[in-house]
Amino acid sequence: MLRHGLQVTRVFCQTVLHTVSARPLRSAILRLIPRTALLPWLSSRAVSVSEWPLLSSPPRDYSLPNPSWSTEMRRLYEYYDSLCEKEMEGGEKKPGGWGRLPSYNRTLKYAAGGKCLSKLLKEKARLFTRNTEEQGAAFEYVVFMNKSEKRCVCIFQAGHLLEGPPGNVHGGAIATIIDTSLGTLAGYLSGIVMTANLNINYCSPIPLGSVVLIDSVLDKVEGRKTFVSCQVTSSDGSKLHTEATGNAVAGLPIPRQSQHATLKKKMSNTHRHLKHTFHGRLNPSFAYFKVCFPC
Ligand SMILES: CCCCCCCC(=O)SCCNC(=O)CCNC(=O)[C@H](O)C(C)(C)COP(=O)(O)OP(=O)(O)OC[C@H]1O[C@@H](n2cnc3c(N)ncnc32)[C@H](O)[C@@H]1OP(=O)(O)O
Repeated sequence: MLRHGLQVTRVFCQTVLHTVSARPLRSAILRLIPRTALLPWLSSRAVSVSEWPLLSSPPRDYSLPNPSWSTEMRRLYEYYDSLCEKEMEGGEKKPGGWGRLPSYNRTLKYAAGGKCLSKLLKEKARLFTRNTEEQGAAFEYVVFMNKSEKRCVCIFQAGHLLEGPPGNVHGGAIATIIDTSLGTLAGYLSGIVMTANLNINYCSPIPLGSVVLIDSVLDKVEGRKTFVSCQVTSSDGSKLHTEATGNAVAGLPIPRQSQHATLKKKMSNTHRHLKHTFHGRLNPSFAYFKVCFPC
């Protein structure tokens, strides 16, 4: 019993000192210890409550530059980043029209699609395009959204795990990044969407390791349907690699009246959750862009 107690104390101290990197262990401990129980400890060290995330490892924003990014990828990132709306001194906003969308590897706790998944599966579920920690191995990308132009640009660097024909990117991987870009745009504009239809013309192969631009625009909205299209070009825009059109249907298949109320409650809980936690652990997919990233 005493040994167990000492172990718990040791692990707890390690957690507070941020030396434990295993998130499941930390979250298990944090579930055991009520937050309020730690407040005196925090205040005695002049740590404000706003610094609470100190107890949990910061989430990784996969859309930020990392050492695997090529010079071209960084150049394009910096170009679009310079067009983004930024807070200037005095609280004024530098107008730009663009905003970078952060990207995390976990989906929302309340995503309706997850309701039939086991708890274990939910814990382990990872966004397909962000499911490797090895930087530069698969999908390296960042999406910049332009709300007023109803357009987004995805800068994509294809890693060595995406090979299809020798030396070139697999068609399925191209379809994935296109679906991500079009789905992101449609979701940003229309709320929760599911891709219903995707047509792709592969015009020229994309060399592995190269950087391409996926420029997506809104074509039209018809009721629940959001029609979007994109062109995948070389980073200087001179070569067309792929073009695609897509139709995303907004909303989930219409819920029955009773399910509707539950869904609404879950959604508002999610919004509250996003406001009161640092939202990094949640994947900003679908309608939640608007809550997380008012860019
Ligand atoms: C950050 C990461 C972003 C990632 C984005 C990733 C996006 C994805 O990959 S989504 C996953 C792949 N997609 C799917 O699994 C979707 C599977 N399909 C479905 O769930 C349903 O068919 C769904 C939701 C699309 C439509 O179902 P439902 O809500 O019942 O709509 P339904 O009433 O049949 O049709 C609505 C409208 O869409 C049209 N529609 C439905 N399916 C299609 C289709 N396949 N092609 C064209 N139009 C269609 C219908 O004709 C109808 O049009 P209208 O209103 O003019 O009559």
